[in-house]
Amino acid sequence: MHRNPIIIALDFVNKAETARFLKEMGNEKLYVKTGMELFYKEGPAVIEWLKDEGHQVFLDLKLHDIPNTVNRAMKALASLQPDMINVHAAGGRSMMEAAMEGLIAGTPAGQNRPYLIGVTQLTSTSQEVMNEELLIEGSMYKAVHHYAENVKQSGLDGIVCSVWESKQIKKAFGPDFMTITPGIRLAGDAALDQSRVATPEMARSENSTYFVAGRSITQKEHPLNAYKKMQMDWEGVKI
Ligand SMILES: O=C(O)c1cc(=O)[nH]c(=O)n1[C@@H]1O[C@H](COP(=O)(O)O)[C@@H](O)[C@H]1O
Repeated sequence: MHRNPIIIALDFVNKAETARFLKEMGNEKLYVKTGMELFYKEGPAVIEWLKDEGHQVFLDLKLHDIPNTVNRAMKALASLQPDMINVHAAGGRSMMEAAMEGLIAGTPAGQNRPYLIGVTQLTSTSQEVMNEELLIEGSMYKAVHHYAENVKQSGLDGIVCSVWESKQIKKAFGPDFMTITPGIRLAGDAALDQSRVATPEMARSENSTYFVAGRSITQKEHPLNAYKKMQMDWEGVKI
């Protein structure tokens, strides 16, 4: 299987740092993620630039507000034509439905609507923190499943969760319901602020649709090598 499952998190301070990184990645056409750090600094032009360079773009702003605000924000963001965009599922079903309506309304005629994904429990959240600090009872899987149910009922395309919930989610909601799994590390790399981490190989065996990798690639001296290692690990090639 040779589809590209890797979304690279471009968590850089500005466009110049991002351009430097992309140059080191050679001429690879990538699936990249623009999060709050880069988008808030550089604005919508950064999406246009990345798309012009031939990359696919996941715009990760994790919208979470009242339905009307999210609807109108989504409408504005849809005009940038990212390939994927997300909201926090914790905003509830009305908010997610409003997000989808905004996305559809804002997508230029004749263009594909971006995939809309609901974030369930952040991969930095441990079960202990979820239970004791956030006061969400039960297992991590139970919470992710419950949020996923709301996401699916709201007509979204899938969820962000960790690798460790992915297989069961696919079993419960069907193979077309996307699981996007951050918290990916090459064996031996530090988890840093993430709690629910896994390797690319585990992401594949747990049926992640896409996995998100940031620092395990971007902070390496040779990021292209790390990216290729991740691809090989996912394909089961022993490295
Ligand atoms: O929506 C996301 O992309 C996301 C959700 C989540 O639960 N956990 C998570 O880490 N992310 C993002 O995925 C990336 C992970 O980065 P690294 O920990 O450096 O690999 C960051 O850009 C996060 O914003």
